[in-house]
Amino acid sequence: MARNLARILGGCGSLVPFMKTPACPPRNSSSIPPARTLVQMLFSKSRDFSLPNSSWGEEMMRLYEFYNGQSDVETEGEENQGREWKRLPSYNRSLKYATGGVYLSKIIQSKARLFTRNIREPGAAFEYVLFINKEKERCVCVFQAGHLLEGPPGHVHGGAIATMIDTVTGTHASAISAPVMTANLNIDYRSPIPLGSTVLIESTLEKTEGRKLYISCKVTSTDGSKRHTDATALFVSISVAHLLKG
Ligand SMILES: CCCCCCCCCCCCCCCC(=O)SCCNC(=O)CCNC(=O)[C@H](O)C(C)(C)COP(=O)(O)OP(=O)(O)OC[C@H]1O[C@@H](n2cnc3c(N)ncnc32)[C@H](O)[C@@H]1OP(=O)(O)O
Repeated sequence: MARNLARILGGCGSLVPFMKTPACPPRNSSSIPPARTLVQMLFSKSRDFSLPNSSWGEEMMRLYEFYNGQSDVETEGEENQGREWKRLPSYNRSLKYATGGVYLSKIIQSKARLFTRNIREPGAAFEYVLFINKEKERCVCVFQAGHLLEGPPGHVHGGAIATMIDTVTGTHASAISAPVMTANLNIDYRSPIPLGSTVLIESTLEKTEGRKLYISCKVTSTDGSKRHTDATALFVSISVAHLLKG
């Protein structure tokens, strides 16, 4: 497949107009990478930010392994292994989601990055992994809050908590009915979250009504003994044209 694509690109095939270049630029044009470079760009692996890194603490790792152990592993030809959960991969550019993780956004070299995945230092801000259950009624997120998320001294900023709630409920809604946008988000902050701690963020689909998805969410300590936050969110399914309107 890669060889075929190289041949197509080498011959100014279907992807070239997409790059806003003239229909068939000269071979030495500097505005377009050589075919081999393009093939490398297209088939190189995108970073999946939901996989463990060296900043993940013991509790984050323990919970990741717990849910991952109950999750289907995506292998070619064997999608459903009957386990309860599925880990949702996480990239730093929206277009990677739109293409299933491959690789449109490498061609459109946009500077836009997903808000929660744009800090380079591992562990400094949002470290998280999301799992969704088979029926797509529930999501669970294991979230480790880094030192750049401080609000009140030693505790996580309320805006950072809201960001994570929007991310979890929004990813949940997207998995059911992409694309969606948040129309309404209500949050009750019940007890502060210590900076550096790992918490669970769980979302539940309450109901759908036409284009509307109602999702509830709670943030708790990992043993469930402390309720940090409660939230409800409304997502509305949109057309891609809605995003282009601005
Ligand atoms: C496989 C896995 C994939 C994973 C993939 C992951 C992707 C990577 C993950 C990142 C996850 C981040 C998730 C962030 C998500 C954002 O942060 S989105 C950004 C913040 N939100 C916005 O900017 C939205 C701004 N608002 C709007 O654009 C528009 O108002 C909306 C929300 C799209 C609705 O507009 P509309 O499409 O014209 O719809 P409209 O007719 O006004 O309303 C539709 C219905 O919703 C109701 N409604 C609308 N707004 C409201 C409201 N505020 N309150 C109550 N009802 C409302 C209306 O009354 C109406 O009800 P019905 O009459 O149908 O009963």
